[in-house]
Formats: sequence, C-alpha cells, structure tokens
Amino acid sequence: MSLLIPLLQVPGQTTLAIVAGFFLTFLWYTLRWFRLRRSMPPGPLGFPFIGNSHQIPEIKPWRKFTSLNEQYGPVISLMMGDTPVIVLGTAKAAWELLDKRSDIYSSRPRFIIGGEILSDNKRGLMLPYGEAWRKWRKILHSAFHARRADTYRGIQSDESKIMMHQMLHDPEHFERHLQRYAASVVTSVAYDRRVDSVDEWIVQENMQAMDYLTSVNIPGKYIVESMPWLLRLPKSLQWFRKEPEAQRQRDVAFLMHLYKDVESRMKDGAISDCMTSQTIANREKNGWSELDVAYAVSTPFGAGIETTAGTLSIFFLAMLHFPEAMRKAQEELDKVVGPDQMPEFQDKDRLPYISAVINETLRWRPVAVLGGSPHAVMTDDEYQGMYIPKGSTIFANLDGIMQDPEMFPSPEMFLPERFVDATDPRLQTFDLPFGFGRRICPGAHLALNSLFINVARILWAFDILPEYVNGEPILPDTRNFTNGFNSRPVSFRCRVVPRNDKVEKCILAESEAAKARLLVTK
Ligand code: HEM
Repeated sequence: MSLLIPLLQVPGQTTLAIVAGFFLTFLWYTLRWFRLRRSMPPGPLGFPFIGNSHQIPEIKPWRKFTSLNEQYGPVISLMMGDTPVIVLGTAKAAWELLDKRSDIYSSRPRFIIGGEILSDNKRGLMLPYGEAWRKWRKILHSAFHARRADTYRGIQSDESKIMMHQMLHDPEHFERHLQRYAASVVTSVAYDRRVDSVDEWIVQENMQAMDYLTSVNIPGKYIVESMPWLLRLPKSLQWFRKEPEAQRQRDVAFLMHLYKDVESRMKDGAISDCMTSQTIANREKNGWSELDVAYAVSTPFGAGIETTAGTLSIFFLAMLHFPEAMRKAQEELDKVVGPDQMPEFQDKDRLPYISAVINETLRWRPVAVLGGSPHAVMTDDEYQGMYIPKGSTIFANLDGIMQDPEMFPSPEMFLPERFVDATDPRLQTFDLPFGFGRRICPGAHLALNSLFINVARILWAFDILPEYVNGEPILPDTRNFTNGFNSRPVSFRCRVVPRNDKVEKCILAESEAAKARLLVTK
C-alpha cells in the first residue's frame, strides 16, 4: 500500500500516462505473444507470462507430453514462462532436427538450479554447446570410444561373474546386485577403485547426489527456470538457492576426496591407468582447475550407474511379463553356448536373439525417458512450415517415441523379433535410446557391453519367475516407475531360480577366479 501512495499523489495527467504506459506494454507483450504462439508448432495455447507452466505436472511430465503428441501431432510446442518448448514425439522428427541439423540443435537449455546453482557450470552434461563443452566431451570420448570401451571388457566380465555369484546366493536382492555391478564398473574405469557393496560410502554419496540432481531437473518444478529474472532479486531473497547450495558443498567435498585419493596413489605409484590419472596427467596442459577435473571424471559415475542398472531392472520386469521371449533366448543360449561354460563377449555375434532382447528392453521402457537431457536450438529455425524460435528447449520424448505404433507395431508388447527381422538400418543399429546428434551418449559402447554380458549370463543361468500368493502369480505393474530424468521400475519382487546344477557349479568356479583376478579380499 505504501508503495502506491506516491503514485496517487502525482498530478492526474502523469498518473494517467503511467497507467496507459503499463496498459500499452501489456497489450504489446500479449499481441507479440499470440503472434509467436500462432507461428510455432501446434499445442495447448496457455497464457501470456506463465505459458503452459501450470499444465505440466511435476510428476512424470513425459506422460503429459506423450498425450499432447497424440492430440496435436509429432511436433508440438508449449511455453514454460517465456521459454518456448518443443516436444518431439516421433523418431523421424527427432532425427530430422537433432541429428540432421545437429549444428544448431546441440546446445542445452539453461539449467538454473541443476547446472548453475547446484553444479557451478561444471557438469558438462548440462553445459551449452561451445568450447567448455567440447573440451569436456573430448575427455569422455577418449575414455569411452568404441575401441577403448572394448578394453574394459575384462573388468566387465569379472564384475559380472561376481554379480552372478551374488544373484545365486541372494536372489531376493537382485536389484542391489545389478547396481553394485554398474557402480563397480564405472568406479574401476574412472578411479581404479572397485566397490564390493552398494552400501559403501562412495556409492551412497553418489546416489544421493544423483537423486538430488535428477529431482531438481524436472521441467516445471522451479519457477525460476521459467522466470530467470528472479535471479536479479537480492540473493537473500532467492528462496530457491538454499538447498542446492548446501548440496553443492557436499558434492564438492565428495568429488575432491575421490580426486585427491587418485592423486596420492599416483604419487605412491600404487594405481593402474584410469580416466582420472590420465586427466590429472594432462590437467595443466589443458588449463583445468582441480575442481574442473574432479567434476569431469565423475561424469560416468553420475551418468552410468542408474542408466545401466535401471535398464537391467527393466529387463527383469520384461522377462516376468513376457516369459516366451525368455524361453526363446534360453533356447538360443543352450544351442550356442551350452550349460558347461558361461557366455563370453566373443559369443556375441552368434547370439542375435540376445542382442534383440537388449534392444527391445531399451525400447519397451527407455530408462532415459525424456531423451536423457533436453537439447536447445541455437538459432531461429523452421520445420515443415512451423517456426522454432532460437533458445527453444527441445525434448525428444522417448516415452512416446518408443511407443509409436507406426515404427513399433503393438508397442506395449515385448517383441525382440522386431529387431531380429529388421531391414531398417536404424533398427539394425539401434542407437535411438542413446540420444541424438553431437550430444549422443558417449557411454553407449560401455553400456551395451554391460547389457550384453549380464543379460546373456543371467538368461543362461536363471529363470526369472513371478512370486505366488495363494496360488496366484504376483506380477509387478509395468508402468510403476520412478520419477526423474532416469526412470526405472519401482523396486519389485521376483524369483531368480538356477536352471540346473551345472550352471551353479560354473558360477562358483568362475566367480572365484574373477575374485582372484580382481583381488577381492572378502
Ligand atoms: C543403458 C545405459 C545408458 C543409456 C540408455 C543412456 C542414454 C543417454 C541419453 C538418451 C543421453 C542424452 C543424449 C542427448 O542429449 O541426445 C545420454 C547422455 C549422456 N550419457 Fe548416457 N546412457 C547410458 C549409459 C551411460 C554410461 C555408462 C555413461 C558413462 C560412461 C554415460 C554417459 C553419458 C554422458 C556423459 C551424457 C551427456 C553427453 C553430452 O551432454 O554431451 N551414459 N545418455
């Protein structure tokens, strides 16, 4: 009220001029807004200033995106406050824009909470396209390109043998064993440091950090993402900063601890070559601070555990619901490998149905449900007569894309056959689950190797069966998934039963040998 008093005291004409000024500005903004919305791809109109923010749920927004794509078409638009958002609902649209026009579609939107406040612009996954991102991406590429990724097969095979042993003795906690496997592979590759249990401090601390990061990166969750002008308020009034800033301090302490540990083992000559030791060796040449390196080398730790373990959980869920696919895969394994030895990487080319099961798992319920991380377009663009403004956030909504009945008939069914018989080259090399263009997942080779060795061995050794209550099978809901950018099944129960005595003996012998190679003391 006190703010209004001076306004009421100015002479009548001045007051009128101010009110008219406000009104004209409002009218200009609103007309411009409607003109913009008309030229953009179809979608719910929303309101000036707030756009469609109120229509996008905080919980699993991809469901809403999928239904909007069904209603308005494969390319739709929304406004999150002042930021245009484009949602791509078919692979064709995503390939045409994000792959073919990757020179302008390879940036990221501003992640005010997750990228700037929480991560101080040090997590490359959220960096805009440019020099800093390129430098970061080079480190990832040199550690994970196809030939380099194959050098980690020994670690992956041994960790998978240990996982099989845990699965045999403690089948109830199958999800924990999958997570331990995925965690130990990335910590070995990144820090030359394996993990024996998901309860270990470094796994728990990383999970906490990643859960927090994915929980803040949900579109619509923070008003400041669509109204960045709130950052101009005095810091003490920016109520949204407190929590992410506290988490940042915790993240920095954790990542620097891992960095310093590698550095001191390098000084003692007590470390094998790993991603961190190599990056530290080149740190000064690249002009990187210790903290820059600590964040960069933690990338696989952040991006490679939930995605890999989550996809393997999805595989278990699919096997429960589609036992005929499991039987067919087991027939192939029995014919090609037999019960006396475990499948190995060199069997891969002779196991096409296993490869098809993996592709179908990645399709049926993609863990990176919104395409991993959204892209942003760097210049104004036009697609099929529709205007896509510079700075638009672009979601490749894998939830909807993978359920497109034109590309994947009977999309709710788990049908590996669609990949076995595929003539379309984009299904033969199925990289759709790993994203697009210059931002495509750099860990895809490592991930596919992990998926192959574990899916092949699990199906070779075990039947995955439902639990029974009062003679009735209990099947977990196929849509009960977690929230967040990586969405995996909410923990469920099943029986993991060895198929015969021979596989049990083989697992015991192979896991002992693997432990000896990895110097596991427990
Ligand atoms: C089944 C496992 C995995 C799936 C389904 C997956 C999927 C994805 C997807 C969809 C993206 C977004 C790409 C885009 O923006 O267009 C992505 C990005 C990324 N992934 Fe993966 N990923 C997996 C495993 C891994 C692993 C094991 C690593 C690390 C070694 C990794 C590291 C990354 C990084 C660093 C990015 C960001 C790339 C950038 O912004 O330039 N991912 N992933």
